[in-house]
Amino acid sequence: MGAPAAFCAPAGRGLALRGGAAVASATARRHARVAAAPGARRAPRMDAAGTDFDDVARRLAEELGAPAADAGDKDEGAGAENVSVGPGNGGLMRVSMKHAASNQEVEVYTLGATVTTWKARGDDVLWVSKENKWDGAKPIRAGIPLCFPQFGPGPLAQHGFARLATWEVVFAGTLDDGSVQTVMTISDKTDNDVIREWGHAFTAEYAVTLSPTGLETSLRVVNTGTAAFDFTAAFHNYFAVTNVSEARVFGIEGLPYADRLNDGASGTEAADGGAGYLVDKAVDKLYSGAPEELAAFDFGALKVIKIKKSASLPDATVWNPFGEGGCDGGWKNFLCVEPAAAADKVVLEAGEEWLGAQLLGVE
Ligand SMILES: O=P(O)(O)OC[C@H]1O[C@@H](O)[C@H](O)[C@@H](O)[C@@H]1O
Repeated sequence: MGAPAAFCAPAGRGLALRGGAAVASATARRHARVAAAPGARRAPRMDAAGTDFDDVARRLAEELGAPAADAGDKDEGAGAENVSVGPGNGGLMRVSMKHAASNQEVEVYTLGATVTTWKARGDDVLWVSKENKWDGAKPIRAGIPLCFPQFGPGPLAQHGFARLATWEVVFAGTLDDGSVQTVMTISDKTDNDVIREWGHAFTAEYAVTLSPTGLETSLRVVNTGTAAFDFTAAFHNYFAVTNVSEARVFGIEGLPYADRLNDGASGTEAADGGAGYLVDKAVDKLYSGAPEELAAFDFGALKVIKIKKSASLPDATVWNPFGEGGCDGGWKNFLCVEPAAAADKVVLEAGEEWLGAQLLGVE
């Protein structure tokens, strides 16, 4: 899989929340789908369960007939029963989507465009902190906080403004292939102090899509100004695990890393003999050149969470504080594996765009 160059998501039907159906369709088309990207390169020894979720799911969908939305009716609003927009926790605005054929559900808050819940086969794959106040004052610690235009500490607020800003929903509905999708956007026009502080002209679009192959999140950044800017970014996945001390990460052995718990000291991850990296102490490492596919294994639930990422996200962080100090009382029940473009800054010249995407699957 290279950078997802082909914008192959079909036009959709659903709630066009700004600018009518034309906006909705055009927006949906612009987002690449990792699942559909041609020429995917297989990473060796990544597949902890010995099967390829993506291929199996796609093949079955083809054989059994894609669980598409009602094919005949193309009116705007058809398929909207899969999607609702309204107040969630604390009255914060939320998009809720269902992909009934594959028994998946997802919720995305406009605060930070944060995916907070992804239910697959009845279980929530993502972790939600019980300490969230849902008052809009702080980023939501749950699911998939979006880190942009700064991953980690730096001149801006920790992890940038994306998770602090309120995003505008520009599409929420069912695509012609039966996938359900919401697209949210922010730009330099968005009312947010940290965005003003950054000072660059940009738009960012974030697409969240449920399909038979799983949950896809896709961030598209466009430099709409006349001068170059740079950024770092990450999908800060909080995966729910039965007990983090029995969880393992696959795909990172032998990779170079910067150890954030040790002033960014560089090292190389030890070989794990195929058993995966055991999270038995605090870890906060940024791995460079991470493979296209990673996995987290929850031994307590015998569950494999698979992550497929675009080449434009060459890095990955593994994080768990392994203790309550400075973090969250729920630390035992999450493991963060975060596709990132962070070891080197992404430089966008005037008029250029960048797209980073991940596809999550579970078995
Ligand atoms: O507490 P925050 O700002 O949400 O960040 C949580 C963690 O996020 C991780 O991505 C970082 O690698 C950690 O260093 C950081 O502590």
